[in-house]
Amino acid sequence: MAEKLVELKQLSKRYDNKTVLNNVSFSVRQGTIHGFIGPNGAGKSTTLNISVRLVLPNSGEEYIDFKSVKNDPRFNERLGFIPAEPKFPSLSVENYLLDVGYLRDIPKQEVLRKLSGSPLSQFRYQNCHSLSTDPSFRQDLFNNLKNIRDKGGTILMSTHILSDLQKLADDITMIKKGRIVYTGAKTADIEKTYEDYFVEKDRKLFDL
Ligand SMILES: Nc1ncnc2c1ncn2[C@@H]1O[C@H](COP(=O)(O)OP(=O)(O)OP(=O)(O)O)[C@@H](O)[C@H]1O
Repeated sequence: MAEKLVELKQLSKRYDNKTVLNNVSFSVRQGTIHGFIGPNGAGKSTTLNISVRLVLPNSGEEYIDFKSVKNDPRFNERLGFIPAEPKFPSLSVENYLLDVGYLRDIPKQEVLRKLSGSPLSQFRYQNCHSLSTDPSFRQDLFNNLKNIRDKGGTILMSTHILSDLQKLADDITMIKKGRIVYTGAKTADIEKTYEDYFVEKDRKLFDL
């Protein structure tokens, strides 16, 4: 069993009087794809934003490699973060990567060299918004995630789509109304676990 690389411990977040995360705890093992799933408004983005410190929690801690990120200002040098909605939708993929490279002091030629050798190069002139909805990009993205995992990288992936996680994930965490309801291996009966928490079984279709 791989070591836990990222550990989120008892994260809570409130906006005004509304608690949106309630003691959220789970860990992500090194060299795995970890799926994070739950319905709209469950708290996935808030958790991921806290994990990269774009949002600060009211309480709780994050550890990377057993080190608290609060005490490690350089913790994000080993992280990449892809938000669900592109932050600069009208930029081309190439220009977006050049801008991000600039912020990280990566020379332009180095960015272009890496881009031309990557499967992303076929999308380089598309804008980020069209890319996020392109089905062939989606398949390429999934293949890339698997490659990254197979080379020892670690991925925490938030989604609403269980079938994507059934194909990709090693472990799964489920969140409902700001609380973790399941965290652990992607077992053979994971669909049933998901349905138990998220599908309203007694809703009557014709009960008008
Ligand atoms: N800045 C904010 N101010 C007030 N409420 C917020 C803020 N950000 C998020 N929320 C609320 O926190 C709750 C969790 O939102 P969050 O975006 O984390 O859920 P989510 O699971 O990512 O949803 P989705 O799948 O729709 O993106 C929601 O009720 C949302 O309205």
